[in-house]
Amino acid sequence: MTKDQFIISKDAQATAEAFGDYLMAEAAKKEQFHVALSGGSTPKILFDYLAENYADAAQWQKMHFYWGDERMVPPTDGDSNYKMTKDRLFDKVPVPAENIHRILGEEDPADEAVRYGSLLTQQMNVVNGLPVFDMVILGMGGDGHTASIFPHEIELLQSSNVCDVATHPESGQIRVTLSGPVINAASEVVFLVTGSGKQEKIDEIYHQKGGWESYPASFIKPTDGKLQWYVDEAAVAEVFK
Ligand SMILES: O=C(O)[C@H](O)[C@@H](O)[C@H](O)[C@H](O)COP(=O)(O)O
Repeated sequence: MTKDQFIISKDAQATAEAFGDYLMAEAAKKEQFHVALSGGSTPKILFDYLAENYADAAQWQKMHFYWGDERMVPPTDGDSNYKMTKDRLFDKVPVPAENIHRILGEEDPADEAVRYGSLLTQQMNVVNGLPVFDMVILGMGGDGHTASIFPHEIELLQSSNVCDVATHPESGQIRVTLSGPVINAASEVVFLVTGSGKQEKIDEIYHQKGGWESYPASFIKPTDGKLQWYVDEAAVAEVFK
């Protein structure tokens, strides 16, 4: 990893705007654009920016939306990554319903992991048995997890599946997640990470020190694709000193 892979903005809003503009510019270049979204709280500011500033963009017609992971709860549940995205973005921009491919949180997790994996291989190009996303957007948890690949299940980085069932280490909440190989097969992976709470982990990952080898985010290295980190100054305060 090198410093030029980091796009650093002054705060979370500026980071969301910089990445939002990049995302829409990349989508404009393709006939179809297959993108996996992250969940949690960080993307909310991105979705608000896109809804406000790209409401009538032509790109929505050709963007296909997936998730890097989902909490296995109904789509109406406050924990649902799909619900968060629908509320903040899809209810405000003209994405065709058929372009939204949610993980069915209300279904049996093991069955859904298989179904979703099969859907992905039908929807996009497949190389060495892996669906190739145009872009996978990831967050990073305070423990160095990404998507729903947590430190205690770090073996999912080498899974032979397209999607796996995962378990949140504290809450025990069941998740479905893209596997490590699928993430690393993407044409581009972008981490969207802001706030001083993530700084220590980014520092350890970048400098390969401390507990970096136990952080799943350390091992996101696209095989042939591009990797960028869209961060704010607080998230990298001590990293490049
Ligand atoms: O379903 C999820 O929770 C996410 O996909 C998860 O991987 C998230 O990106 C990180 O936990 C960071 O979450 P925050 O953005 O809330 O810090």
